[in-house]
Amino acid sequence: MDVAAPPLVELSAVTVRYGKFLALDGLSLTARAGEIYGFLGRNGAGKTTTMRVLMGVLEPVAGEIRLFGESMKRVPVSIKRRIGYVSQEQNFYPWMNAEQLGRFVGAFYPTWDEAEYGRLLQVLDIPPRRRAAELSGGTRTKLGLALALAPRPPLLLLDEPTTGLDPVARREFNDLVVAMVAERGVTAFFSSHLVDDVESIATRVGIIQAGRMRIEGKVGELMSRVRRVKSAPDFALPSEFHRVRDNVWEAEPEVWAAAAWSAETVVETLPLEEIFLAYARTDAVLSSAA
Ligand SMILES: Nc1ncnc2c1ncn2[C@@H]1O[C@H](COP(=O)(O)OP(=O)(O)OP(=O)(O)O)[C@@H](O)[C@H]1O
Repeated sequence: MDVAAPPLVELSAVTVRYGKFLALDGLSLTARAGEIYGFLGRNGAGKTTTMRVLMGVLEPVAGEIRLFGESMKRVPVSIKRRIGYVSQEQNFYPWMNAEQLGRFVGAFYPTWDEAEYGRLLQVLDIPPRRRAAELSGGTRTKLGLALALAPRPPLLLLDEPTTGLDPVARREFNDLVVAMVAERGVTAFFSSHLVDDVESIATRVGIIQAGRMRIEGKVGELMSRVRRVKSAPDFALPSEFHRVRDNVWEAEPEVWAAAAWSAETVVETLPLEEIFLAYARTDAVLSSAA
């Protein structure tokens, strides 16, 4: 991934409330052009709320949204037209089949590509003449992806799309997203709590917990910043290290490299799953250790 690629999706200190409940608490994130950004968080962390902000359904009470380099308070329809969105649940008119849905949805998009839609139905193995009500949940999700991609959007927002898919459909779905990014330079921003999915296709990852970004970077960067330190029970590290929880600590790679460890101390790198668990658990210790 070219580090110089321009940011396409940027949130700075975005705050969203549902009544008194703080759903996004000063959330910041950056996804650059051409990235597959894996937005990881457990149930209730704020992933769908973030998607709603990016789709203009919600206006934050504070913070800044920048999409395609433009700053906005709330995402307007003109920008939404440049976004392909697949939500957790597909709400199609149940009596329409995929062909009819294509004509219906296509009418809203000047950039709709009918030939591409036909190709996507084939690639994703979606029957064109079966009513949406008769399709399985997984096929409906794949249909949602075909409808989202046919207008050839530069940005794809996928809200936990693969949760209900079987392993084959999940692979088809993920492969298509990867192909769209590689072949067309699409940027994909997808939320998930499935660490495997994120690890296998994301070029960068952000972990959200309780409406805040806890850590963001390439998977390899996260692994070089977050490690487990096994030592005496009362062991504490200097202030350049930040305790994530228990014996999991975060620091810049240079800080890890420069540290001198006692003979009984064991420092381990962690798989993404463990890094996610360390940040995502609500009782995480988030202050730096003295
Ligand atoms: N309309 C609403 N009114 C009040 N609270 C809400 C509303 N929608 C979401 N919430 C709360 O906001 C928090 C974030 O919800 P959100 O749906 O964004 O989480 P999520 O990360 O997408 O979770 P999941 O993985 O379960 O879909 C949750 O605590 C949720 O209960």
